[in-house]
Amino acid sequence: MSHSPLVIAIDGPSGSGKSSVSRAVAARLGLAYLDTGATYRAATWWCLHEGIDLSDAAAVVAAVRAMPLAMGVDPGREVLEVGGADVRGDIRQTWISEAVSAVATNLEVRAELRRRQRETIDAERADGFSAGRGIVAEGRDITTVVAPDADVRILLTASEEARLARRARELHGEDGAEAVAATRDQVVRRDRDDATVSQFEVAADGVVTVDSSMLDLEGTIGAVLDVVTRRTAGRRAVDGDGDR
Ligand SMILES: Nc1ncnc2c1ncn2[C@@H]1O[C@H](COP(=O)(O)OP(=O)(O)O)[C@@H](O)[C@H]1O
Ligand SMILES: Nc1ccn([C@H]2C[C@H](O)[C@@H](COP(=O)(O)OP(=O)(O)O)O2)c(=O)n1
Repeated sequence: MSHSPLVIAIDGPSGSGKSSVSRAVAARLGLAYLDTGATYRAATWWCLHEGIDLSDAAAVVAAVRAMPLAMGVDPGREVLEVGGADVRGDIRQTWISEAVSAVATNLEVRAELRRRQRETIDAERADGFSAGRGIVAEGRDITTVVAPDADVRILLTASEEARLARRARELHGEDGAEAVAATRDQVVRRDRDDATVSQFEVAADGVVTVDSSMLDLEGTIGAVLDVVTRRTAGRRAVDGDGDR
């Protein structure tokens, strides 16, 4: 009996380690990698580039539907272009982080971006003549809405304190009180806004929680790989290579 390629879905709040851990897991398992947060960030960049007022919901939806997004799925080489412009750097700047929830809480925008995200996932899980590699997809609603049928579903969490300290180190190079305070809007307020449209604070049925608060990056990658091994053991046994 054969199976279609592995799909791993990972959700979690800001700073839980979704992007760095998912990218590493994809690279180690030879899978494709989809950062769905980058699609919301790119959509925000595009709307601002087009001069759209983000409070005009209908204009935002029209712009996102027309967005010429080109996104790669190689975990070793990020490709992210909108209308031919390389936006990898811009989308992680503070001006995008502060604005992105306004776009991501628009339900019609979510429908459009989910449609594109599912297309990417489906292309990587296609089997038969168009064999895909399998994929790790991460975000806020992958385990629950975008790919609830994924082979492995993980909620990656960490305490608010750990997440704030990580983001402060990333943005300001240190995690002293001032740096943490400057990061609070980007982590706590954004998660509060995002949680109004996605459920990523409590694991849904069948979703395994990995708490990274007390783990370093390598330890978290190992914990996620352990879940993948456990969850796919039955599938490999059916394939006849479970004990090899
Ligand atoms: N388990 C961990 N321990 C320490 N730092 C981590 C851990 N996971 C991620 N980081 C670091 O924290 C920052 C945020 O991680 P990131 O992967 O961007 O999180 P998310 O995608 O969930 O917002 C990055 O600088 C990353 O290297
Ligand atoms: N599947 C997703 C992924 C991200 N989002 C939203 C929520 C976030 O504020 C933005 C950016 O996501 P991203 O994963 O890049 O955010 P952080 O890594 O936490 O900074 O997009 C979403 O609503 N649904």
